[in-house]
Amino acid sequence: MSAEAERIDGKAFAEGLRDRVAEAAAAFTARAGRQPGLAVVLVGEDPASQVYVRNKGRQTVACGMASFEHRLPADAAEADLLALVETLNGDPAVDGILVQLPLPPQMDEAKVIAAINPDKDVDGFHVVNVGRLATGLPGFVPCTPLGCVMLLRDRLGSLSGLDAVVIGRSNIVGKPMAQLLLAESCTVTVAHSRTRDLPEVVRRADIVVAAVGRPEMVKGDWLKPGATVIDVGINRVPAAEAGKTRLVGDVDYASAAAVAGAITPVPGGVGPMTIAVLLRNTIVAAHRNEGLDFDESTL
Ligand SMILES: Nc1nc(=O)c2c([nH]1)NC[C@@H]1CN(c3ccc(C(=O)N[C@@H](CCC(=O)O)C(=O)O)cc3)C=[N+]21
Repeated sequence: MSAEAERIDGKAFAEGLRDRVAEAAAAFTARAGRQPGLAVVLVGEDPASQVYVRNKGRQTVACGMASFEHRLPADAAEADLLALVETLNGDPAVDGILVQLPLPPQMDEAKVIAAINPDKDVDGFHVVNVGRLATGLPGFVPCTPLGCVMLLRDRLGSLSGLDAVVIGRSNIVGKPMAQLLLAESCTVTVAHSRTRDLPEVVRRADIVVAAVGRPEMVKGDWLKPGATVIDVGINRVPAAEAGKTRLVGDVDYASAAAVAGAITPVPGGVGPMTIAVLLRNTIVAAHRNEGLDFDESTL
């Protein structure tokens, strides 16, 4: 039927969001007499995590905010991390705290997240923020799903009444994504590994959000023609050239782009939005923590 889907440029959208964050950071600094501050904690030496943490620090500084990086050895005790989180909770220069996940096996992630002051929890992972999202109270929303909704609203305007299928039910993406789409008045289906006839479920959707972690699982013939497809997957797979790898999403881009109306690429889609939204959440945290009024909808 129609031509190739529109490619949703998350990288360009993220750059625009970071520009607005930088403007808001400068205005905050003038009013509060200090920069907004983000603390990132990395436990261990996982190379991919190190790259993400370095990128976060670089972008934080580029936006005119203060970046505090803390590294603990892979064999650190849980008590050491909890003590660090306590220090950051009490530090007035720190507006946002991110503890990079996953944590090593000797640490209980739920316990560590529970130790973060919910008003500094810019990841939106604390149960208080999960509850706020579920009940419609102001709080912090996980960065990846919020970035997905920003891309959807930019492309579609109102999402009201649209059929949305979220594939994946993780606490970090699938569940908060479903909550956000519900708040946008979509009719939401959450599909997962036990869902019967997944292609048939996906075929009903005006909006498909794929967050399962299975490389190129969603095929073009699963899609309703014209659907908007958001690919949250970041999977490293062997490349054609021996010894090399490449990044692919959870959606088979080539076949999906022939049927969809619009689709996010991997890389360059949802990934860059995640970090930009983290900086956005930190600006919001800074204003709330200082008791300064701020129109969050301008970000
Ligand atoms: N507490 C916590 N919060 C997180 O938000 C968090 C975390 N832990 N642990 C790890 C994951 C992963 N994550 C990504 C951020 C940016 C890209 C990103 O920018 N991706 C680029 C490509 C990157 C590449 O080339 O490897 C893209 O998709 O275009 C990807 C993944 C945040 N995470």
